[in-house]
Amino acid sequence: MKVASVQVEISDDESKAQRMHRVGAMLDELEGYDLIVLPEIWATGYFSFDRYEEESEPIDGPFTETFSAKAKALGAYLFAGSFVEKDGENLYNTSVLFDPQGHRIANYRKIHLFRYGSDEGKLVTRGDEVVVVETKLGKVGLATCYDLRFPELFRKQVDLGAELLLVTSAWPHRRLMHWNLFNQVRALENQCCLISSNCAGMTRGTFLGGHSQVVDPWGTVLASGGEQETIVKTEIDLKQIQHIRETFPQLKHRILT
Ligand SMILES: O=C(O)CCC(=O)C(=O)O
Repeated sequence: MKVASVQVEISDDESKAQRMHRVGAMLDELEGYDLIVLPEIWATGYFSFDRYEEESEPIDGPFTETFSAKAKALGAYLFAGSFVEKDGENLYNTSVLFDPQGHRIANYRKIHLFRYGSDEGKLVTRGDEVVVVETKLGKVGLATCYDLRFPELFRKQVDLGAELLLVTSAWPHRRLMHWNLFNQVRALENQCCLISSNCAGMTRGTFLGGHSQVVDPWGTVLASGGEQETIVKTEIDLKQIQHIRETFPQLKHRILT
């Protein structure tokens, strides 16, 4: 199964429309891929909190329409990352997954909002639903950035059957070591494949970490981006998950469930 993680550079001189257009063109080179993953609030820019209200959209707005059409055109599962969703009076950090026919098959509202040097906790309402969705590729769990620090979220996803963990992020470079560790450990401890997409570039005084990655259920990093905008491409074998779970049945040996 061919997978790609699109590591988008965020700069302050690019508008949402420009970035959506540019990233749309990057996706056009991914014909033949089965699953494509994008980062967190990449169109507005995660750290552009002053733009959240004005650039927020309903769940069936232009952002999801654009990437539903893109998934259909590519014939791929597309985890379009997150955007600022408006529902009533509330804003959410909402990520969306489309199937190869362009249907939105899941949306996940970030549960653990980031409050350290970030206005997210003041502006955004937290989600309250753990999301795992059945796909032709396997059962997929969705998570967003700071969620990576909370192992219980991923364990709940595994309890719901997750085999493939998708993580959309805007993780700063200054905590890159944590990012790298969490990517490997969440895959390893849950015996899942994990695909993350992080933003790159310098925005609002924060240098974003890049290093989007694909990690197998043994904890091996199969592919990783560097610090620049790039597309991380590799292949994964979901049969390996069942094999590892059967031959090294750590998940069956849990006592404190
Ligand atoms: O946990 C971290 O260090 C970064 C989290 C973050 O940037 C986010 O949740 O957007």
